[in-house]
Amino acid sequence: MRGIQHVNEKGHLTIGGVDTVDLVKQYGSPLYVYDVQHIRNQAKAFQSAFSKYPSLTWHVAYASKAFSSIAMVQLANELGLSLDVVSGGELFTAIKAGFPAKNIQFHGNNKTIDELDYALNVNIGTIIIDNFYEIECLEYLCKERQKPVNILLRITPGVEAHTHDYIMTGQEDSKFGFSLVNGAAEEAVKQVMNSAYLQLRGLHCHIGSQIFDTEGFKLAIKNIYNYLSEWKKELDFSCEVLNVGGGFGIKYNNDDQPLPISTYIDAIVTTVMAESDAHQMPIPEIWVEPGRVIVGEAGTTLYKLGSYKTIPGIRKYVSVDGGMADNLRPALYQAKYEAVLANKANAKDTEVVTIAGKCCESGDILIHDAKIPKSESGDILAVLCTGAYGYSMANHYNRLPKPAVVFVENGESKLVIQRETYEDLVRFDCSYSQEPTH
Ligand SMILES: Cc1ncc(COP(=O)(O)O)c(C=O)c1O
Ligand SMILES: N[C@@H](CCCC[NH3+])C(=O)O
Repeated sequence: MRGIQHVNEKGHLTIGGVDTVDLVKQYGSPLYVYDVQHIRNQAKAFQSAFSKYPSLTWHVAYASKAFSSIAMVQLANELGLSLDVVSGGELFTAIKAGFPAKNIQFHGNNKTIDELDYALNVNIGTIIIDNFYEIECLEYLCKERQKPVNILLRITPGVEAHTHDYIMTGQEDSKFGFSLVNGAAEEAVKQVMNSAYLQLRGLHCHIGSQIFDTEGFKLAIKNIYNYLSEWKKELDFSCEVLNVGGGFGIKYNNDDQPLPISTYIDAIVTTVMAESDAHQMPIPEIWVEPGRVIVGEAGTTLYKLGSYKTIPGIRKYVSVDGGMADNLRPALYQAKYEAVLANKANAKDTEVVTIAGKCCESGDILIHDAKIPKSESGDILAVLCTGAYGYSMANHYNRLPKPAVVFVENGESKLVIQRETYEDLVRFDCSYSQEPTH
């Protein structure tokens, strides 16, 4: 769970110098709150880790799938990050936010022709090609325009990161990328090296998410170099850019032991340098694309407690005014979170309760066996570390409107995404009945 919690003289949890109880009064609940200083610190941690290697060219792209909004993309730009997008919608958000297209990388295992077309129209910096169909589509679109585009090839390095099955991506049996082992990656390199339009700058891999050690990164890099060395001899291919993806872990709770950002970067850089040296190749640019570690611990969700149900000898359920619609991760990955009673933040944790969401689904449990102080309806619960894949995976199940998002910093709050209304929920519905609706 994120470091020290700040509590004011009223015994209220504060974030970025702002009283969380006041935030709920002002913006309602549930409410996502981002501590902007924390985001700044994380971006700086990457930049200072890389700056230890002055001869190296590197880029840190914020993986906007973790939390995409106009304000967040603008903040990423202000912090000197590039941007990773995985859909036309994330790209549109970035362009709307004024993010420089040349610093955007476009990912995805099934980019549509329309999405590729859009990316070329805005002069995107790099397209990370995932499969042979995409090579064909992109070649066709570039030829039509008589315009080249920078590309990386996403390869699966055959490494299994020790994480949840649904969020590991670098293993052989994956929907993403070209396999090194079965020869698909080599075939892709040959195809794009023959293209007049697809300018192959290098390779990309991403071994998974919420990773707590450096072994997977090192192994992936070593595997890649074995192939790079062959391709240098056989194909005269030289890799200018090696993008090793994201996946750096964060501390959702005390079971999680992430490494300092500099430890991951040192391991990545020294392995790339050693492998380049061993295979007598120039050191490529190193790109990383963290999402979770940039915004995860910066985010907190504030809820109001509502109903209670005690089953004697079994458990006490306490329900909040949100749930799996604003945080899908516990239901999807059995993800574990911790919580603080925000309006009684100095009180002792004397109760063990199960924090339930309000969706019509027995699996809508945000936290099993949460330790919190004695609470009552109307209290405010802060669920910590919800900044990554919270709002971005929020949904309208049971027609719950999506919560608002605020940024806080230096004692000030700023609304960055408005709360949805019931009207918003039916905005795109069309009437079936002949009678006018109300
Ligand atoms: C290709 C790619 N890059 C970057 C990320 C960001 O990962 P994380 O949020 O774990 O840093 C992901 C998500 O796992 C991804 O699939
Ligand atoms: N959405 C996932 C991670 C997948 C990241 C994208 N490949 C999570 O919440 O942990």
